[in-house]
Amino acid sequence: MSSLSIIAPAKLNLFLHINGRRPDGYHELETLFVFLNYGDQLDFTLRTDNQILIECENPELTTQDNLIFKAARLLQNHANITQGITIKLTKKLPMGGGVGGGSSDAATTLLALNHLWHCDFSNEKLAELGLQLGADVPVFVKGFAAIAHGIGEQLEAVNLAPSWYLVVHPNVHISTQAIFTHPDLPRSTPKINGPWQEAKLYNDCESLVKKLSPEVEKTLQWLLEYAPSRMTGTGACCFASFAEEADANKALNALPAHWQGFVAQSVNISPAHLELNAKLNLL
Ligand SMILES: C[C@](O)(CO)[C@H](O)COP(=O)(O)OP(=O)(O)OC[C@H]1O[C@@H](n2ccc(N)nc2=O)[C@H](O)[C@@H]1O
Ligand SMILES: Nc1ncnc2c1ncn2[C@@H]1O[C@H](COP(=O)(O)OP(=O)(O)OP(=O)(O)O)[C@@H](O)[C@H]1O
Repeated sequence: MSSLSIIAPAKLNLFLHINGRRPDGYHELETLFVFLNYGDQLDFTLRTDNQILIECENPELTTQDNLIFKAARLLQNHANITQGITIKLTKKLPMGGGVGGGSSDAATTLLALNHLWHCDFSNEKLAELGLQLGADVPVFVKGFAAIAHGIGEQLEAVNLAPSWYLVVHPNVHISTQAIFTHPDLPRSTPKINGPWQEAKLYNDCESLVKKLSPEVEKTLQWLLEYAPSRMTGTGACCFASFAEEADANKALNALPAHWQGFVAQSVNISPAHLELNAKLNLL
């Protein structure tokens, strides 16, 4: 196999509780991750030299700062690989939107290159490597919907009924680091005691982000007219959940022109894993 095309799906944090702060600044949290069947597209082509090249319409994403580059370099060094790779990125996910685009791109890169370069590492090992790139990378590498503990890397699988989501990106960028370092962020939500389905669920970042960004507040107010809604991650994207695809699309069609949105279904298994398995079984 010399090439492979795989999706890098979005995630939503259906709730996000912050339980404390570690001495290194990272936060202890409890969050429910689910995947969406919508995401970036990554096309991998093997190279005979050892270069790692990224092609993308957005020149900002072709540099060595891209998590895709960092993931490929990490694996190449870790497994002493002499081959290189050209990766074409078709960016569909809003950047800095809380849907995990960069982390998902990194995870899909680790999963695809593990096969193309014949590294044969377990997903456990890839997740451990991925954690060096970001707290959200392990869940995309493991590929199952989960409640995360720790800084987001300890994963307990869950099985959720599928739902349709309208995800809206107000055209504002929220820095994850700015939220996690803000003095007003609530950091002392108690750990859930008992079944999570019976707990009061919310996103601890939401009220702070709404205060800092009135556009996020307006987005949530708008979505709440249609369905139960919440912010994902540290924002800025907000989502509303619908039982029927048609209702989600009806709301999307009414979306004010200055915001962007998409409709997608939630899934328990990452579409990246489903695509990879389907392609490998074909060969
Ligand atoms: C907010 C979430 O998206 C929820 O899924 C993640 O926890 C963030 O994951 P991520 O973007 O992969 O995070 P990283 O790239 O590792 O870190 C970005 C910034 O968020 C802070 N951060 C991240 C995760 C965490 N549990 N506590 C933190 O305080 C880090 O200190 C850093 O300043
Ligand atoms: N492949 C990538 N795609 C998008 N952003 C990237 C990528 N690699 C690095 N970045 C940088 O990471 C920043 C955050 O991007 P990302 O889209 O992952 O945020 P996010 O959706 O808020 O993620 P999370 O939910 O994990 O916090 C971007 O502003 C960009 O500078």
